[in-house]
Amino acid sequence: MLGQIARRRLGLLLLLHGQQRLSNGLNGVSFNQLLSKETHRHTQSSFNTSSPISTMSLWPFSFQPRDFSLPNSSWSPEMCKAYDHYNALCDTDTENGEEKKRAPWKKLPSYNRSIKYATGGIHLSKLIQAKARLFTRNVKEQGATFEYVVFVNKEEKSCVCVFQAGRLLEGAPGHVHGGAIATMIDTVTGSLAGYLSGPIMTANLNLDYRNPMPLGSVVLIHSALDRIEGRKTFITCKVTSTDESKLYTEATALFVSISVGHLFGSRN
Ligand SMILES: CCCCCCCCCCCC(=O)SCCNC(=O)CCNC(=O)[C@H](O)C(C)(C)COP(=O)(O)OP(=O)(O)OC[C@H]1O[C@@H](n2cnc3c(N)ncnc32)[C@H](O)[C@@H]1OP(=O)(O)O
Repeated sequence: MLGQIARRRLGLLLLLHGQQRLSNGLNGVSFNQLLSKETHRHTQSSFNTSSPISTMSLWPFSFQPRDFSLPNSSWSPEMCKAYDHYNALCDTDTENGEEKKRAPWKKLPSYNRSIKYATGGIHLSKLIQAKARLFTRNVKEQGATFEYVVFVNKEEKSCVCVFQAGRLLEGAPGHVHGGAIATMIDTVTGSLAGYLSGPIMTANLNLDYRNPMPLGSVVLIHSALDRIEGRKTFITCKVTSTDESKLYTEATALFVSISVGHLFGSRN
């Protein structure tokens, strides 16, 4: 079975690269435009060609995955403002004299299943944990837990996540649970490491909580590549208020590149 899987070249690398590919067609669109499109999309069939995601020409399956990092009605004005700010920086082709210039920013889409939407991944999904869902996307009620969107800067090898912490993430009364913050840091630094290095797993995560984060806060999670040494990708991270005046958490993370077989108990 493993041999079959390997031959089919299924893997998380494709997953993450697939995420990049799918992020086309969403850039330069404001929050209100997107919310309007998103609302419209949910009133249509899953084959609706007016969806922003329908611009994916290379998508091999007939169904469309839902991107959970698009604006929804639970997003606060602060969340919408931060989203619009970074979305406006994304890589629409802009005229620059006679040349077209690509911006370095790209929005990563976010699905609630990690393997299913990889190229060919539907087969993997049937083989393992058909009911599995990505931890940060497994609560249906919008705004209750993790609302977030990740923007990658390809040139700077960094990313920014806009994160709104919902009411079900309480730890200390009125404040966000440290585990929820760690989850988001793992997710964001892991997304960047995967974007840069392909299939990875978290080997080490160090956190310093500097200030309590009020429940309902909108924060920025800034991550940047520190260095790559062989299979090891080192990422730094800071969580701040949206105006960056307040520091909530600092972190460093180490990700180790893996083969797909690693997820099936094989080290090769
Ligand atoms: C996706 C959906 C989309 C959405 C995006 C969502 C992204 C979410 C990302 C979340 C990812 C996770 O949470 S993953 C879940 C949590 N992580 C895990 O469960 C990982 C469990 N650990 C392992 O499987 C393994 O220990 C590995 C893969 C980390 C490493 O094992 P290995 O492949 O055998 O490699 P190994 O030889 O041990 O180590 C390779 C090099 O790394 C170093 N190294 C290894 N571990 C450590 C460590 N803890 N601290 C320091 N250094 C370490 C070694 O010294 C060595 O350095 P040198 O000698 O070469 O110098």
